[in-house]
Amino acid sequence: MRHLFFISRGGVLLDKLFSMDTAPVRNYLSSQQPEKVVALFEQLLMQYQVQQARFDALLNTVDEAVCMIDESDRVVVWNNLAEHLYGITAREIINKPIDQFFSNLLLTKVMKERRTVHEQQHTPCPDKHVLINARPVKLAGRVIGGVSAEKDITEVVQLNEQLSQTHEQVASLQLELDRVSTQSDSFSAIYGHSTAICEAISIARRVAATSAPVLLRGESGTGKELFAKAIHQASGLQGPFIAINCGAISPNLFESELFGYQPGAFTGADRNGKVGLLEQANGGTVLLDELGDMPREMQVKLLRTLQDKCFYRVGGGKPVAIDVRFIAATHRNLEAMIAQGDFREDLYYRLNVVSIVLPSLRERLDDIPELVHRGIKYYDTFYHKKITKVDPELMAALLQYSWPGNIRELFNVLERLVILADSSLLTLDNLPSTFRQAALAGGEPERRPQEINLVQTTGNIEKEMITVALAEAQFNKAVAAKKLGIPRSTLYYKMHKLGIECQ
Ligand SMILES: Nc1ncnc2c1ncn2[C@@H]1O[C@H](COP(=O)(O)OP(=O)(O)OP(=O)(O)O)[C@@H](O)[C@H]1O
Repeated sequence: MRHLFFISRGGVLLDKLFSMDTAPVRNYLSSQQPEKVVALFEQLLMQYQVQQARFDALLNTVDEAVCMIDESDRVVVWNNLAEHLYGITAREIINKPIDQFFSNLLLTKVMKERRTVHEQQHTPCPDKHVLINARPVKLAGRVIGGVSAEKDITEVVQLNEQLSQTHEQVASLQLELDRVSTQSDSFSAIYGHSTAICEAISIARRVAATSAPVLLRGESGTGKELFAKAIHQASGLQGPFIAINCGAISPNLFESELFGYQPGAFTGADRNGKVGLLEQANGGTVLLDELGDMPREMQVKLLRTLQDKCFYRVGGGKPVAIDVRFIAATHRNLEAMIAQGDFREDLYYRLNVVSIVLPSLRERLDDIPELVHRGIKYYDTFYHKKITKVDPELMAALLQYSWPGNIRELFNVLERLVILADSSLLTLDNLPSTFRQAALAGGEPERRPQEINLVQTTGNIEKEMITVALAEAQFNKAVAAKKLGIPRSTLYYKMHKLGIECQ
């Protein structure tokens, strides 16, 4: 019983000792028999050894290099991982001033400034990078040393350095690749990877190698002129590319613009005469843009030029031979114009040897993120901004809008967004408010249809598709049905129902 009491008194004593409250200890010891004092010290020694064993086990179990210094910066603890990390054994470093071994010391600083650091990146010597936790060791409010635990991140830091070097190399290679491929691939200026645009590019590539006329169809801003230029470039023709906007030339000037005129051909004409656009394009490509707007009397003259590969200047009696590749472009329904007598069927067949339908942005939503990023990159460089991010809400709004003006309209909106941006993040805030509301409602600004009659709209679309397929199939119903992916009987039924006549 007495013995147990003694142990418990001894436990209290130990607490007192560790708290440095030594007066009660001294009082207690001086009142005891010497053999009791000896027993007490044996017990203390035992407890010390237990603590030391636990401490050693802990030190060499943690996954960090642990170092402890005393108040005069001498190393008092140095675990196995520290030996391994720095290649310095405990025998070499213990009791030596730590600054004999390291040039850049955070631990002594932490101790002197009485602060703690948590997971700070630190470079104690030139070839080592660590994440360090460190704090002062205090006893009764006095700093008696410092302790640090360090995780080796040298490999991570080196890999990261290599990664950023590689990233830079990849970026410069990418730029070089873009430069080379822009030079070598005429179609590289056409952005987008949706199935619809890839199909259009694939047809354009194949037809570019021939001299066949091409008819490019698609809404305004879908890239008809861009395709025409790419086809010209890919064709390898040495002559120039000349675009003629058939809707922009006044009908009475059309002939002289296209074919040129002889000196003194008409009043007000240049005395020296004039070389027409067709002649200027000799050896190259002519784009007849907005073909549907060509005056009807010009259509017949153009047809003759296409057939005979020569023409007459206004007022001239001598045929001028030309070797020109013709590409026509239109957003209009030429078949309906033929039906109404506004466009010559024979010219239509001459120019429509291969037709390429360019998809609207609505039909290739997949391409919008790519176009947005490319557009922003272009305007960002042009206006010297530093846009790095697009708010997902903005992207969602751009995806929901119906883009009646297609890529031209998209690029206009992007240009505005970049100009007005006042941070590196492009947000909805910079969209015109009319657009924002319409986009979030999924329509066009101020152009949302008031009422949509589904049956009528579907009928109109079906009618247009069937008319186009028939014309492309040269009115062969079996071929047209195949193009449309429907049985011939369904085609007959729909033609009857929609009132489509066929020769
Ligand atoms: N796929 C595309 N990739 C990159 N830019 C494009 C693409 N399509 C169109 N653009 C750009 O959009 C703008 C309009 O293109 P383009 O003039 O070729 O269209 P269009 O169909 O001829 O229009 P319109 O019928 O109104 O004359 C141009 O700035 C063009 O560079």
